[in-house]
Amino acid sequence: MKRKYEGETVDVVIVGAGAAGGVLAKELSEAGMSVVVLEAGPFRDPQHDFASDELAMQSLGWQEPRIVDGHDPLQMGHNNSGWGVGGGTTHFTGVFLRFHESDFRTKTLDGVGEDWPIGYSDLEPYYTKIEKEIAVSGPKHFPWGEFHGPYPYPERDPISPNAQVFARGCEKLGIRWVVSPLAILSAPFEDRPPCINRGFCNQGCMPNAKFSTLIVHIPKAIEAGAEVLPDCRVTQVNTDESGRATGVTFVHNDVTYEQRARLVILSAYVVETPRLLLNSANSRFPNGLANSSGWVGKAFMTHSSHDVYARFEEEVRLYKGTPVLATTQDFYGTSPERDFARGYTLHAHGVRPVSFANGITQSGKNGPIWGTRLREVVLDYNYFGRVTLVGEVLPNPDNAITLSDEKDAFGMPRAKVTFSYGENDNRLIQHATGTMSEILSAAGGKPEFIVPDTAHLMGGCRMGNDPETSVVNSYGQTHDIPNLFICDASIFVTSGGGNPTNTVMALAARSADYIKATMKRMEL
Ligand SMILES: Cc1cc2nc3c(=O)[nH]c(=O)nc-3n(C[C@H](O)[C@H](O)[C@H](O)COP(=O)(O)OP(=O)(O)OC[C@H]3O[C@@H](n4cnc5c(N)ncnc54)[C@H](O)[C@@H]3O)c2cc1C
Repeated sequence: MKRKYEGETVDVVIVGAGAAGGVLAKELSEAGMSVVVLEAGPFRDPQHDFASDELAMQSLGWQEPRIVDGHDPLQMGHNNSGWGVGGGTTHFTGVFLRFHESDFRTKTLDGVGEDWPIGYSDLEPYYTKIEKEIAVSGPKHFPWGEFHGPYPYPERDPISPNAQVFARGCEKLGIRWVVSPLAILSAPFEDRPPCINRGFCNQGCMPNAKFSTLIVHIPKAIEAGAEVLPDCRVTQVNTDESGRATGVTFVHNDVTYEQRARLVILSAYVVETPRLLLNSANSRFPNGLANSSGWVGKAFMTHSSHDVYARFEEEVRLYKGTPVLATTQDFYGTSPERDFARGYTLHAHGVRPVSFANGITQSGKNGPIWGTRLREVVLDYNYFGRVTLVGEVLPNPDNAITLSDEKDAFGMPRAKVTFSYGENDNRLIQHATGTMSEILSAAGGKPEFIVPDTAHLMGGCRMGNDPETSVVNSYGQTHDIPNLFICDASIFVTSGGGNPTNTVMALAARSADYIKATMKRMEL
């Protein structure tokens, strides 16, 4: 393999070219640092490698087996982890929300979860920067949280039939709704066209109307001199006798290489980052790197993401247009009128036929729906409308990423992902699915199916001020190894009640500023 920095010690090596890795690569290389990005998956060309094909594009997700466990084992794969340059942003839905101030202080405000060591105001300039950088489209006025708009680009228009159904139901019930803020263009930007409503956002956007770091941040990083190496699986973070990180070991086409670096940043997402840290244990760090607290892998979270389907007299055609185009946060955060802490976001959420059928099979109260009954339902696909939940799940240290006894092709122990909902999480789901059914009924539909599902992963290497109960500080710098950083969704402390990627990227931009300001002081 041809390598620009073969045998050299670079300033920074970044593991994972996803949402966070892309931002860091751009920011640090534009600041003049020598940067190498190692990405396990391929470097795709949207026009050649994306297809309007639900099944084929499952390959955009991380498909290697993980062992799942717990009372509510997670379904891994396309639905929660990216694989390839761009990471999860190549096939994410593009909903682009900010967290609210209350998300950072759940313990103080509600007596649940844990407070973050930072607040909304620390991230505010970075949210603004990222939203401008990718021209987020959104409503003129966003009613919830601290940011009320305007967004850099106008809201998407027209909205899909399913979003119209959602709007109608919300209005009948007095629930506020808006056109969703999206990382999808509503007008031309840089060399990218506006969205033409093909609706294949989760299969990779061929025309480049939807943002991903594959098409926005990574090309800018390469232009600034970064080396991005695809198909390179990092298997180990290396340290020296003084306990500092020296670089990483990686495998490309069955050959093992080393990349030395002054600073190592892990941006490999919620399962693979803890897995790498645990797999890098050595005699100096027998419990894994950055794990003196024992918190590596612990308290990872997902969002509860149940779908409610209702049948309508008229056609809705859930495949039409961008999947999410209408949203409410009227149930965000804690309300004294409800029997659970924290809250949720609801989206009108389109779906393509294969996912529709797959979901419906799992929705039966008396076991899976199959055979003739499934066939009847699928024949009526065009008549269904759908609302999807993004529900806050409270952190629980028993929900953990650990190493299993099974090994993968690289000789690394496979990750074991143990997850169970808590009492509060289940109450929230109960309330939310009730609200979703009411919205669909008010719109004239007959709710027929509730499909249990989850979305997004967060936590597992949480940030905090106390090295005994957290893995990194608020900049992602590990408490134990000053030149080892973690910058991805794994540093979340709580999950919030909305989609997380704006926060992932804002945190990465904040870490990049810190690294730029302190690299010299860190004597790296
Ligand atoms: C179907 C789907 C829909 C989504 N929709 C939304 C949405 O609408 N809004 C929203 O806010 N969020 C959404 N998300 C979540 C979003 O994708 C994630 O929050 C985000 O991508 C996380 O960023 P990250 O940088 O932490 O990790 P990723 O973007 O997942 O990047 C991690 C990268 O690291 C690489 N990697 C892992 N291990 C190694 C290794 N050992 N060596 C080298 N490379 C490695 C992976 O291949 C991957 O490319 C969605 C996710 C999915 C899957």
